[in-house]
Amino acid sequence: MDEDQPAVDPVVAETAEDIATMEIRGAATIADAAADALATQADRTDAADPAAFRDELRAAAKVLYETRPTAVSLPNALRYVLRGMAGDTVSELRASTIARAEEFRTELEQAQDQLGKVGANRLRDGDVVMTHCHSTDALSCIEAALDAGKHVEAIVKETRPRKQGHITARQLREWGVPVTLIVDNAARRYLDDADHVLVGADSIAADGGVINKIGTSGLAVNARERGVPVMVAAQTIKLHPDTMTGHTVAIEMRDESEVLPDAERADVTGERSDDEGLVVENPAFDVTPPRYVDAIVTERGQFPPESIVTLMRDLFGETTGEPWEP
Ligand SMILES: O=P(O)(O)OC[C@H]1O[C@H](OP(=O)(O)O)[C@H](O)[C@@H]1O
Repeated sequence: MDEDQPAVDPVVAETAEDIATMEIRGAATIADAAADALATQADRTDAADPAAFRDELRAAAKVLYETRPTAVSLPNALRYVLRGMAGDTVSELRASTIARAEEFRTELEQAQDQLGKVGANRLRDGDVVMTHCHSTDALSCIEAALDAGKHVEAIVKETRPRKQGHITARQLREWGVPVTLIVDNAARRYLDDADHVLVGADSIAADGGVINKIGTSGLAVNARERGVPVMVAAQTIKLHPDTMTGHTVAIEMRDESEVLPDAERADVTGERSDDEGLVVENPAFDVTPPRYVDAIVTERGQFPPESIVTLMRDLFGETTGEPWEP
């Protein structure tokens, strides 16, 4: 952070650290935590005047923004809250910012419930769903199908390197859904048993491309080859406004130790522990082209990927700047 930036509340710094280390993860959960952190900053501020308050909130937004680059729900959340800052006094600004953050968090929850109902309509009684990673939006679709009395089974991909498939499997088992847990490499074999591929998204581009956990694109290509429809569950907060003006979505590269932990390094390097010829890469996300996606399910209904841009224009207008720009 710039040296002339105001200090941020320790809770904001802690939230940022938890997002960066993935203690807090998942695009919607990150957005929720970021909005809550801004509310805390507003609540605890000792800013002397409105200008100082605004500077503090913008500084807090920057600290949160700089944690992970791919999930657009984070800047979209920050922008939403900061645009609600209104008032001529610090106490008015505080109240409006806290209220705006609460509104955001309520709407986020409602959008996920609504999206779940839309997605559940695509699932028939007895369907088998293959999942990748852990997505609360995707799980909302399954939960709504269960609530509607449908029997659903799941094939859950482990999702290396962090194995978030385990979180999905645990949640599904808590709901009583029969789960078959598989390694990622087994996905194509098990697609023959699946009626749907159901994944979430970290960002959706204006051309309908879906940015989601690494491995999603390969899964989608295999699903197309096998004739299994691919459904992406993504609240509109996952729509990436900058892609309307030609920007691409940054793909986060995470630490190589997630792929090759230090304790296992010698298995690969042998005696040469400083082998510079060994490169380990760990991209967290990939882009699934729209032609491999059958439907993007949002709280505003389902869309073929090619038409998502019309929804983006409705929601965002033509363009947007950084979250802290007016
Ligand atoms: O918002 P929800 O649907 O919960 O999650 C959306 C996506 O966020 C996750 O990213 P990460 O695990 O934070 O890297 C996964 O890629 C998941 O599909």
